[in-house]
Amino acid sequence: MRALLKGLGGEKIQVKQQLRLTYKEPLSEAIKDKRKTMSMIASFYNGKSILITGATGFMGKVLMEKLFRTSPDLKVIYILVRPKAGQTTQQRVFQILNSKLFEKVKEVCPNVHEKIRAVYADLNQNDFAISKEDMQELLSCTNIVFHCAATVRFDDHLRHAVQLNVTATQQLLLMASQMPKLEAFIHISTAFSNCNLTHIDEVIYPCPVEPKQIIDSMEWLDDAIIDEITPKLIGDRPNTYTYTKALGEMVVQQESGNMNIAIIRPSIVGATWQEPFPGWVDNLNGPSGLIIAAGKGFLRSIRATPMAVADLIPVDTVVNLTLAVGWYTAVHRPKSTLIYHCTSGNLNPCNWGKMGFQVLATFEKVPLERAFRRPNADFTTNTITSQYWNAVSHRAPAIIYDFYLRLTGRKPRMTKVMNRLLRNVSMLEYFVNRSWEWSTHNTEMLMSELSPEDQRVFNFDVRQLNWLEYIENYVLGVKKYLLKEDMAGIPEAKQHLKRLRNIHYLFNTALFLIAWRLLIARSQMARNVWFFIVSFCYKFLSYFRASSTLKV
Ligand SMILES: CCCCCCCCCCCCCCCCCCCCCCCC(=O)SCCNC(=O)CCNC(=O)[C@H](O)C(C)(C)COP(=O)(O)OP(=O)(O)OC[C@H]1O[C@@H](n2cnc3c(N)ncnc32)[C@H](O)[C@@H]1OP(=O)(O)O
Ligand SMILES: NC(=O)C1=CN([C@@H]2O[C@H](COP(=O)(O)OP(=O)(O)OC[C@H]3O[C@@H](n4cnc5c(N)ncnc54)[C@H](OP(=O)(O)O)[C@@H]3O)[C@@H](O)[C@H]2O)C=CC1
Repeated sequence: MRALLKGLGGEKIQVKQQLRLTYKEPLSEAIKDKRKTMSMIASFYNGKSILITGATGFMGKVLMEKLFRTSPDLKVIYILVRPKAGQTTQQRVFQILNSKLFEKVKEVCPNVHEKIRAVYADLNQNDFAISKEDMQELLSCTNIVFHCAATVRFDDHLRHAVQLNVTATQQLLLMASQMPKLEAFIHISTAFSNCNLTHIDEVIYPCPVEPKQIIDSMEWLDDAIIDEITPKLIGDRPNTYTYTKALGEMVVQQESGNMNIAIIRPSIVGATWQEPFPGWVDNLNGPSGLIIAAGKGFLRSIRATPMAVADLIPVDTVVNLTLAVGWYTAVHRPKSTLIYHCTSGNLNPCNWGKMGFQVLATFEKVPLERAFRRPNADFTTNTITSQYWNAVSHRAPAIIYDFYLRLTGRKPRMTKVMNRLLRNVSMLEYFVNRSWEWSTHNTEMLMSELSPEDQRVFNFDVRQLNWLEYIENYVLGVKKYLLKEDMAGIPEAKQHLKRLRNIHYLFNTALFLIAWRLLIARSQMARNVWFFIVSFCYKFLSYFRASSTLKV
C-alpha cells in the first residue's frame, strides 16, 4: 500500500511539473488553434485506465467503441466478463472486436486488442469471483468506472434482479472506494426507475423499504415467499426491473462516501443515430423486438396510445452523454451526486403513432424476408378491442397456420410462438400507454459547459434528431445488423408480400361466401336480401344491355 501511495504522490508531482511548464512556455498560435479545436473530453480519457461492467451488452459495446475511436491513447479498458453460450471470455472479446461495430476503431487504434483486458467476473458471485491478482490490478490502476451491467428483463425473479441491480452495485461501489486513483464512478440507471411518478426530477426518490433490508431478506427468504411479497414490494411500479433499478440508485447514494459519482438515466435506448454508423442495433430489447414482430407480420395490433410520447433515445447519444459526464464528474468534482436524464420527450417529442406509421412506411420500401403476414399497425387504447384483435389478427392465423403445418406433416409451432409474443408485448404495454416528463437541467447545464468541439464530438443534443430519418435507419439497421438480411433479397421479399396479399383476398372472399351460404340456408331475411340483390343486378344488366342495343 505504501508503495502504491508513493507511486501516487510521484504522479501528482509530475502533473504539477507539467502544468508549470505549460504556463512558462509561451504558446504558439498553432498550438492555440489546436487547443480551440481539440476535444477536452477525448484528451481527458487518453492515458486513463477505465473499468466497464456490462461491456458485452448493447450500451457497453457502443461505449467501448466510442472510447477507443476518440481516445486511442487511453491506457487500458478493463471489462468484467463472464463466459457465455459456450464461449470463453477471450472468445467473446475477440468476437466483439471483430464485429462490424468495431471496423472504424481498427483504423484509428490498430492495437485495440492490446488495450482491452477482459477480467473473468460474474457479478452474481461474491467479490464477483475475480482472482486476487486481477482484483489487485483493478484496485490499484482504475481511474474511471462505468457501471452498465444489469438485468434488463422485466420478468426477472426479484431475487436475481436484486442480486444484479442492487447487491452487485453495492459491491462495485465497495471496490471503487478502495481504488486510490479513482476519479469518477458513473452509474447507469434508467429514466423509468421512478415510472410510478409522472413528473420526475433529477433527484433520488426513496423506496419505502431500505435496499439493505431487501438485500438481507433475499438471502434467507425462499422463492415462494419472495413471489408472494414481490407485488407488495414493487408497489405501483410495473416490474422487478424498474423497482430494483430504483433500489440501485439508493445504494449509490448511500455508499458514495467521498467518491465523485454521477447517475445517468436513459429512457428507451434505441439503435445508433450517427455513430459509428446509423441504425446499429444487436438485441431485441425495447422497440427492436416489436419492429421485427411487426415487419414479419406476427404483430399487427397493439394496445398503445398513439399520442403518448415515445421517449426513445439513440444509444450513441447515451454514450456521448456518459463520456461527457465522466469527464465533468472527474474534472469539476460536483459537491453532490448529480443525476442526468438522457431523454428526448421534453426537447424533441415523438409519439408512438408517428413511430408506428414511419416503421410501416419503411417496411413498404424495404420489407423483411419471409413474412408470416403483411405488416400492419393498429393501435387501440381499448382493452376489449385489443383482445378482439388478439383473437382475430394474432391467435386465429396462428391456429390456421398450425393446422396447415399438421396437414403437411410438420410440427405445429406458431401458436406457441404467438402466445409467447403476446405475453412479451403485454409487458411493454405499460410503457406505451403513458407519458412521462423528465426534467433535464443537469443535462442542459453540462451541454453549456462543453466547448464547441466537445459539443460536436460528444453530441447529446436530441433537438437535432430528425425522427423520420432516425426511425427509417433504425428499421434498416434491424434488417441488416440484427436479422442479417441481405438488401439483394428485397425484390423477392416484395413478391412474397404480393403473394400474401392475394392469399389474404382469396381467403377473405372464400370466408365471405361460406358465411353467406350458411346464412341464406338458415334465415328467411338473408334469403330476401339475396333475392333483392340478385334481381336488382339482373334488372340493371338488362337495362344496360337494352340501352346499348338502342344506341347501335
Ligand atoms: C401493431 C404493431 C406495433 C409495432 C409497430 C411498429 C413498432 C414500432 C412502434 C412502436 C410500438 C411500441 C414499442 C414499444 C417499446 C416499448 C419499450 C418499453 C421499454 C421501456 C422501459 C425501460 C427501458 C429500460 O430501462 S430497460 C431496457 C429494455 N428492456 C427490455 O426491453 C427487456 C424486455 N425483455 C424481457 O423482459 C425479456 O427478454 C422478454 C420477456 C421479452 C423475453 O422473455 P422470454 O422468456 O420470452 O424469452 P427468453 O427465454 O429470455 O428468450 C427466448 C429467446 O430469445 C432470445 N432473446 C431474448 N431476449 C433477447 C434480446 N434482448 N436480444 C436477443 N435475443 C434475445 C433468447 O436468447 C432466447 O433465444 P434461444 O435461442 O431460444 O436461447
Ligand atoms: N436498453 C435500454 O433500453 C435501457 C438500458 N438502461 C440501462 O443501461 C444499462 C445497459 O443496458 P443494456 O446494454 O441495454 O443491457 P444488456 O442486457 O444489453 O447488457 C447487460 C450487460 O450486463 C452484463 N451482465 C448481466 N449479468 C451479469 C453477470 N452476472 N456478470 C457479469 N455481467 C453481467 C451482461 O453480460 P452478458 O453479456 O454476459 O450477459 C451485459 O454485458 C443497464 O444498466 C440498463 O439498466 C437504461 C435504460 C434503457
